[in-house]
Amino acid sequence: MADSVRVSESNGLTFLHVENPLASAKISLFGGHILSYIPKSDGQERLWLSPHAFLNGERPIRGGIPVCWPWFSDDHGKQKGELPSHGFLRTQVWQLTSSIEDENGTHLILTPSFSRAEGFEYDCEVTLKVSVGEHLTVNLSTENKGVVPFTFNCALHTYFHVDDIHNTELKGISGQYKDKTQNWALEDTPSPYTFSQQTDRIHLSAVKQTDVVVNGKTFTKVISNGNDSLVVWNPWQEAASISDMDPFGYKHMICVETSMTGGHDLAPGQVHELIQQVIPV
Ligand SMILES: O=P(O)(O)OC[C@H]1O[C@H](O)[C@H](O)[C@@H](O)[C@@H]1O
Repeated sequence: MADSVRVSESNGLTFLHVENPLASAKISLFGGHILSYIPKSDGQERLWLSPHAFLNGERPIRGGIPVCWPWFSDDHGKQKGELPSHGFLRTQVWQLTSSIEDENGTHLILTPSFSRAEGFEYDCEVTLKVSVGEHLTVNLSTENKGVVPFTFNCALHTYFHVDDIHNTELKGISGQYKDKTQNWALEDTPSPYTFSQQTDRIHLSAVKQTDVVVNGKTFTKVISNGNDSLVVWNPWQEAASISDMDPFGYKHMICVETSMTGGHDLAPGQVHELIQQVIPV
C-alpha cells in the first residue's frame, strides 16, 4: 500500500484516505465511490456529499462520484424499478488492486467484485483508475473479455460542491438536450446556463470541457472523454422528497455527469474508457 493511503472502517464500510503533498481524498470501497477531493492549492472541497447520505451499505451513496454502469438511470430495457437505477456497481464492495505514488500524486486501481448480473450477462473486466494530485482524474474502463459484442452505458455521476446554486453558471455546453422533467422534450441549451428550478437534462453532444462558475469565477473545470453526452442534474425543491437529502441540500450541489447514454457497442477484445478530470481553478 502506498504511504499516502490510510484505511479506516466504520459501520461495516471500508474507506481509503489519501493524503499527499498535492491533495487529499476519501474513497469508499462500497461503490468504488469517491466522496471527497480537496486540492492543497486552495484547500476547498470540490465534491458535495449529502449530510444524510447512507454510509452503511444500505443504499447507494448520495454525493461524491457514483459509478453508473452498465446502464444509466432506469434505461435497462425493463420496467422502471425492476433493476437498480444506474446499474449494480455503486452498491457492491470493490477491491483496491494497486496503489502507487509519484511526484504527480497517488494512483489507485479499484475493481468491482462482479460485473455480470441480472440485466447484463456478459464477460468483461471493469476497472476504476483514480489519480489524486493537482487534479482528480477518474477513468472507468470496460474491456469485453467474452466472445460476443455487447452494448452498455455508463456515467461518472459527479456531485460538484457549489457555494450557492443561485449564483452558479455552467460554461462550455452547447447544442440540444433531452429534458427529463418535460417528458424528454428536445430543447436548446440556455445561455447563460444558470439555475432556478429542477433540472434533469441529457445534453446530446460529447461535451469535452465544462466550467463550473460560482459567483462569477470559475471554481472547477470538468474535462470529459469517452463520453457521448453530459448529464446535468439538480433536484431543486424535489430534494425534500429524497430521503438521503435535506430540503435545502440542492443549494450546494450541481451534478455534471460525464456519460455514455446512447448505448456503446463493444466488440470482443475492445476497451472503452470513460474519463473525467476535475481541475480546481
Ligand atoms: O437517485 P439516483 O438513482 O441516485 O439518481 C439521481 C439522478 O441521477 C441522474 O442525474 C438522473 O438524470 C436523474 O433523473 C436522477 O434523479
